[in-house]
Amino acid sequence: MAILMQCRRAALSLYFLGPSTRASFSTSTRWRAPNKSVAMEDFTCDLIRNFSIIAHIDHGKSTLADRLLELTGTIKKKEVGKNEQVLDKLKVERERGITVKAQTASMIHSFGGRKHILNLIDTPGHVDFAWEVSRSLAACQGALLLVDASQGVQAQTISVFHIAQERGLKIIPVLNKIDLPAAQPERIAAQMQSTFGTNPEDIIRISAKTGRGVEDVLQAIVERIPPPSGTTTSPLKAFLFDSMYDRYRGVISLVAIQDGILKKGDRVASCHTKKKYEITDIGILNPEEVPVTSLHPGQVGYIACNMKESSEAHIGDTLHRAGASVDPMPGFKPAKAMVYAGIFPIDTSDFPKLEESIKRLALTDRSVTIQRESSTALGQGCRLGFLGTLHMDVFRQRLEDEHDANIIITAPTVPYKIVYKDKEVYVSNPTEFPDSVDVSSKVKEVQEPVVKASIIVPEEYFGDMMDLCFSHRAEELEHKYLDAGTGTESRIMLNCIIPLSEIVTDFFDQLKSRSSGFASFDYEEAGYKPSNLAKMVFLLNGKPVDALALIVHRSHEDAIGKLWVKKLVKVIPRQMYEVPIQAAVGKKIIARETLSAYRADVTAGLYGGHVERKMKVLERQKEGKARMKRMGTVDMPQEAFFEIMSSKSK
Ligand SMILES: Nc1nc2c(ncn2[C@@H]2O[C@H](COP(=O)(O)OP(=O)(O)OP(=O)(O)O)[C@@H](O)[C@H]2O)c(=O)[nH]1
Repeated sequence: MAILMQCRRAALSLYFLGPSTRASFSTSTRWRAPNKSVAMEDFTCDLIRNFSIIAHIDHGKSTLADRLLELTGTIKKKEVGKNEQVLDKLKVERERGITVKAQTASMIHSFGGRKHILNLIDTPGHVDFAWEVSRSLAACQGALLLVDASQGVQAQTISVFHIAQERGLKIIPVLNKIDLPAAQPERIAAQMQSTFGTNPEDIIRISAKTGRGVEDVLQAIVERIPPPSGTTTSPLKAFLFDSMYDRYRGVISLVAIQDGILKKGDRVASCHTKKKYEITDIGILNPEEVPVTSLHPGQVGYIACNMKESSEAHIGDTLHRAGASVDPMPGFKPAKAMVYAGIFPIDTSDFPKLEESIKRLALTDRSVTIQRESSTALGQGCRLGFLGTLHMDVFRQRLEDEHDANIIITAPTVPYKIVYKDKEVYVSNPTEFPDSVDVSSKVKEVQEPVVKASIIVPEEYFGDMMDLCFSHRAEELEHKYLDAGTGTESRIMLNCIIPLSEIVTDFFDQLKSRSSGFASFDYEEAGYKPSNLAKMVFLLNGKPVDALALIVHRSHEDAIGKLWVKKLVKVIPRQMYEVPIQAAVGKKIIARETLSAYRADVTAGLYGGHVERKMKVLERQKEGKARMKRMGTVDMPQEAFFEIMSSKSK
């Protein structure tokens, strides 16, 4: 169901969604609260709680966040059922109902007669954004583990639970959506007990939609989550866990203060870059910006400090007082691009504008990598690296929404490792992949990235899921029952090692359709494995067309080659001469189709004339065709390319 919902809402015609209207992120969506002031020095560590909500996609994180903001009076109460999702600020997030970029909100709440400050760090739900999840958790001491009472534990519930557990966070289990007729709180509580060892008595049952039970969550946050530790007397240490770009103020960073006090006007330095800055603005997000005079140990807030470039705000960095030196706090692994695609302007003269837009958008999305690329077929463009295909699609939509870009995006590829005798090279662009001649001579081995996948699915779909995995070259399959002994409702968790390239194409769609939407899926990197891969090129009239090259597994080369020449022959317009369309791996032609010529009737005007004359004209026509052929001028309009590229990525 989760995947079904995700796919429906994301309208997963993944790569070619129509452009929608403009929206913007960064500061135009952040606004300053008029006349609010908060005395931060009153909030000592024992009155602070820093927490996150973690869950599988769609289990209700943003809805619960809204209820918490309302209950604490941080935002006005809305009508029940109207889910505005205050923290989902990007247009793409609101449209698709998914959280992409983690947002932070501080709430002030009286408990036991004392005012507490509760810092909620919202996390995204989709597997592609796991990096954002671990980044958010780095600033927390506790997490609400939210599980939908009708769907139960899903693939990502398990992965976020492990991330939180590894970080030593206090986990508060919460069962959401108990208002749904399909809710089975007892059964799901038992499932949480068997999967995570949760004591059923610790589970809070709520409906984030109606607000039922949300008070208990608030109480548990204060009572069960440990306060942060830190002292005002130790040297300043501020952990930088997020940043955004503001057109007027430059980079705005979110920090969690470990020790010491940070004030406006302070001079700080970065452990990572060693650069020095002056704090020009400081405040908390409530959820709007509320300027404060200082931030104290355990507190979370924003700072502006004349950083011009987003790259200066290194996520996981420690800021300290300029001149003093401190041991940096442990950072975390930077995000790594797993899926690459070329982005080209539909109108080639738009490239400078497109490049500028991509760069500006990347300022708010630090996990995207950018490189220039040029293609004879598509002109000048950029090759971008993304965390996954949904991330890629979200970026594309934001380019269209926020920058009015009119683009074409090529089929996604993954980074392959080419092991030469003396070096290793990563290749994500099929045109750079060595020809198979090379593969046999200079190249020792080709490796491809693999992932450890887990699929949770009702037992009745288990066979289909096994077939799906095998047809996508899965290995090391194993499975276990999640609800042992509950008969027909049993669900199975299936784990396997699968090439990343297999899941960036149609895997999600097939998973969804073959399980009637009931399967949930998650994966994590599992390194590289040697693989029998080759570059497949397509030749039009004997000439290779770079933009169409593919990297294929040798076991699939015949099927892919045949499929593609059939597709090409349908979309390429007929020429004045016959055009062979071939798929080749190295020197070997795998498949061939022939596009027949238009036969312009040059003899039509020669009524009854001499046969020899007629033959001569036909001969000349043949010569003309041969010349055209020799020059290799296949007339292929851009639209044909677009059509091919779109079907290539499906
Ligand atoms: N009936 C019912 N629906 C709920 C409840 N909580 C959330 N929903 C609905 O479930 C859907 C998903 O809720 P969200 O809050 O967007 O879920 P999310 O976990 O933030 O989703 P991502 O950010 O994409 O991971 C929305 O349609 C909500 O209205 C609940 O307690 N009861």
